[in-house]
Amino acid sequence: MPRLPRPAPSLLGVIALACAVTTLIYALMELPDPDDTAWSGGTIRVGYALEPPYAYRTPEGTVTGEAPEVARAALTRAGITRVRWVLGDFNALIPDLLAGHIDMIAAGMFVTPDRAARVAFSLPTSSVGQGLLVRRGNPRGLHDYASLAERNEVTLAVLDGAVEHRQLLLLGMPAERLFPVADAHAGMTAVRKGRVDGLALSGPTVTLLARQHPDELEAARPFTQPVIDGKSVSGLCAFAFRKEDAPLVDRVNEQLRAFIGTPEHLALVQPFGFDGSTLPPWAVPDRPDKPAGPGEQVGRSPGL
Ligand SMILES: CC1=N[C@H](C(=O)O)[C@@H](O)CN1
Repeated sequence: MPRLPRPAPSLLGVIALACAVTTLIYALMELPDPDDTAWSGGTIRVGYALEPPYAYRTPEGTVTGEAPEVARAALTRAGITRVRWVLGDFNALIPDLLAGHIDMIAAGMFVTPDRAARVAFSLPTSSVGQGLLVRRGNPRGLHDYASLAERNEVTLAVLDGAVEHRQLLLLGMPAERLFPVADAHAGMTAVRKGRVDGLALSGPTVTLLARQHPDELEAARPFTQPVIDGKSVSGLCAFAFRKEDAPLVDRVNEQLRAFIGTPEHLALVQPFGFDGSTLPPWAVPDRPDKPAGPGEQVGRSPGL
């Protein structure tokens, strides 16, 4: 019987087969598909910690707060619309990022030299101060961090992994009088129940917690912002990425540069208590020392 000639494989068929085989190999090896990167149309995994007003979940399950909303706006403008929100403890966010469990942190994390040695920060998205949550009436008369080293009777809760812990240690407060908690809510509860005298945390969080429990709690007023080595340690909040993901950082920064400080941005963050006074210095219009380019990524928290 005469043999039929074999049909020549079409070029398209060969390409399709090669793609299918590659996808199968990646799936079998559990390697990330090179086309599924955050900045080329895949899903970006964004880590956050529960700390209103920076980040929290609504009763309906939507992740919101100043940091997720600004992140969402910047990512959407960058063409990255598929976001998976990943909840973590504040202290675990950087390890989770470095371990590849998440691709970005949106938690109001302050830029500090220590952190900047490990991760790549975006342009800062806000600038905030510190605070102290105390029981109503401020029975211990707490008005700063600096004097607490001498006050042997005073104990404070601090968020595990947050800058306030380190600041207080640098200001001489003994570790035995500082009680790390996993999240802001646990710190607030410790103050309410009288287990500690105060919760040292960033200003917006303290203000919100005090507002939510006006009968029991208040934000210490007046409050003197901490100064370490002669420098203010107010916080510049930014998004964090793996250092090797510089193209993603550039892409987000490009959008932040055009967005932060616009009326649209201010309207977006206003419900969370942020406004023109919490803009990062680089975004303040007509500031004489406003940097010309994308460079300003160094925080103002010396040695932290
Ligand atoms: C949102 C936040 N930022 C600071 C930090 O980055 O350590 C701390 O104040 C803890 N909470």
